[in-house]
Amino acid sequence: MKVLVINSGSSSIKYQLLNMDNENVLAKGLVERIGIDGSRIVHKVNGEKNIIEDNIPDHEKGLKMVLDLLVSSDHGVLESLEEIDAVGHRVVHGGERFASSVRINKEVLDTIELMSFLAPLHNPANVMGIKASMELLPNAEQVGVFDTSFHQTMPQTSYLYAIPYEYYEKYKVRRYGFHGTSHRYVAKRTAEVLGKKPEDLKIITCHIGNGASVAAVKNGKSIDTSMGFTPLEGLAMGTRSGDLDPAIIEFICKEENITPKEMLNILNKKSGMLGVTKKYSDMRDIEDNAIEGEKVSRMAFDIYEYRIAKYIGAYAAAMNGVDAIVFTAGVGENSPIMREEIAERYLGYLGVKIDKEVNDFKGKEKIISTDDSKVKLMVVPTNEELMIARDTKEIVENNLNELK
Ligand SMILES: Nc1ncnc2c1ncn2[C@@H]1O[C@H](COP(=O)(O)OP(=O)(O)O)[C@@H](O)[C@H]1O
Ligand SMILES: CC(=O)OP(=O)(O)O
Ligand SMILES: [Mg+2]
Repeated sequence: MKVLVINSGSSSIKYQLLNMDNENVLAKGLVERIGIDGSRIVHKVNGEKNIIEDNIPDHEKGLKMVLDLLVSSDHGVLESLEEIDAVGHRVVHGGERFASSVRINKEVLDTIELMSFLAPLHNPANVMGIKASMELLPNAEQVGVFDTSFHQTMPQTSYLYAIPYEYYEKYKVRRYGFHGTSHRYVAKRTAEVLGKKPEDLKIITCHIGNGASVAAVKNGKSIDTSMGFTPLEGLAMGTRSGDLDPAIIEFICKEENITPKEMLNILNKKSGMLGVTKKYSDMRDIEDNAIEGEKVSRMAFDIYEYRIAKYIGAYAAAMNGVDAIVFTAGVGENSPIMREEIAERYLGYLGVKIDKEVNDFKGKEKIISTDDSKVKLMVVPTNEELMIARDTKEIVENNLNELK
């Protein structure tokens, strides 16, 4: 079975075509800068990279170009698009309606569209991707895999905010949590690497990239996570503030004469690392400049790692213990310094000991703690696309509407 995985962002589409008979990746790539100058596709087949620069005004055009590439004579891997049996879509916000992956029909699509007000940066792009794919691949099955699903196991103690209960009853204001597909994959892989059953483990997964969140996974289930009602809460991120005193919003609105909507846009797009440094949102820039001694970058780096350490401490308490702490995503997989500083500065009291020599690598799956460390410290590169493809295959093969 051939499955195309689509992860539509606000200005990008990440894609992977997999042969699910052996989980081989046939082609993968990224459409970036959709709707702005310099739009292009980076398309990879057999490790060979092809860059196609073109005007890509919207997601439909982007997806159409990807499909053309998949059957093209020079970079193609398919004879015909009819070979694609199913398309798996990443959907960021599934609210309380979707506790697992689901076959997409008109009703499901309408519900995802209704959920857009909860994830304005992400859901509208996901909807665009689904619509374009339904139109361009009418014979393929469409499946939605939600960032929120894995966290639907959280108890009320974790997901209720201490605000009037009627806001939950009336408007479903609660913690949802995101990056669930990644936390689920990483926790499952951690148990496999450690040769244990997920039911016997307390794991803290740190998905730290541009968007970033930490999750507490106890006995294979998410029991708490740092993102909340929207992907704005929790860690300090590339451009997102993470936790802050809500009173700041009204204060700044009054002082700067701006609306709450404008303020939220600032908290989502102009805060975090970008806000603190005034210039960089990418941790590579911040890390390089911090190493060279630039004070503001050193401070931003410290804030990013301190917030992660605080959540690790909180979740060790939430689970009354921890067996493994795992790093993943852009920063977690590729920044040995970030991992080393978090371990050395903040995790000693838990009996965590990092092996600095072993830790000196990027992008691999490895245990990075010493043999006598009380808690395993690990790096597990995430693979959201593989999880999406597996769910898609399961739903289509077994003719299910929803995974249980
Ligand atoms: N070598 C590296 N050192 C530090 N940070 C890195 C490195 N490589 C990538 N990153 C960080 O990873 C981030 C992207 O992570 P990713 O998980 O792809 O984020 P997202 O999916 O939220 O866009 C980049 O913004 C960059 O800051
Ligand atoms: C939910 C979320 O923050 O996703 P991303 O990290 O892809 O922005
Ligand atoms: Mg991501």
